[in-house]
Amino acid sequence: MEDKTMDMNHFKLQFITHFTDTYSYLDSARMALEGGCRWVQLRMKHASDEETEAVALEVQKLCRTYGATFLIDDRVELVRKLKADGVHLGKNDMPIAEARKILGKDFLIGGTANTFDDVRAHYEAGADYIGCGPFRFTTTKEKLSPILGLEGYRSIVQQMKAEGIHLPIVAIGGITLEDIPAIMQTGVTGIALSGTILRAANPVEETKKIVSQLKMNNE
Ligand SMILES: Cc1ncc(COP(=O)(O)OP(=O)(O)O)c(N)n1
Ligand SMILES: Cc1ncsc1CCOP(=O)(O)O
Ligand SMILES: [Mg+2]
Repeated sequence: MEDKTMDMNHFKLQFITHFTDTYSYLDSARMALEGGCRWVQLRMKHASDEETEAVALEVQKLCRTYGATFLIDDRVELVRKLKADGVHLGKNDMPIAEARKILGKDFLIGGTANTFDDVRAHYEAGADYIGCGPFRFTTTKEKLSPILGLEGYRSIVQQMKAEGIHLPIVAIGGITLEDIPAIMQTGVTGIALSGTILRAANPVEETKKIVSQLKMNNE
């Protein structure tokens, strides 16, 4: 994450796409970008590689226009082929160390964690950031790990400090605008979300509110 840590806000909000009947993946990403988000993950869970590639090319183009970082969920080969900015990997995906061998050091690799042991393992494997959750129940992902709540983040952040592990931690799972101050106070670096933006009456305005809330928590 070397290049963009200069802008503290760039990696404070990751928007993750999700299938809806209302918006296409591309329109969802566009709304988040228009609202000021600069970190987008294309997550197309039940799509084929071919379908994902076609959408990814469009979302990547849009992200470049906005100077945003573009990640793809799960699909290491596609990330390599398209030269996306990075990939997000969970327990059932390619191991982070293997992905690092394929992608090299110039791609971002995020790893999912539910416990401090997960965080440490990803740190040792060379992850660039952690998606840590779920904060609370969400329907956006099936087969959720145990809910962390605020106490879960406090405990993980505290254990990271104790062991000198410095890695950005992004909270995820059922996060709303109102949750942001308390979540940021636990010491995490940022948040990732989907439903709060996609279910809002006005997703662009909702994103703007989230971005300003995160900026306030910076000051
Ligand atoms: C930022 C972020 N955090 C966690 C996840 C979940 O990844 P994973 O556990 O691999 O589950 P799927 O998203 O693949 O269903 C994520 N995608 N992004
Ligand atoms: C991908 C993922 N991993 C854990 S929760 C989640 C979904 C987050 O989406 P939402 O913000 O809609 O709960
Ligand atoms: Mg995954």
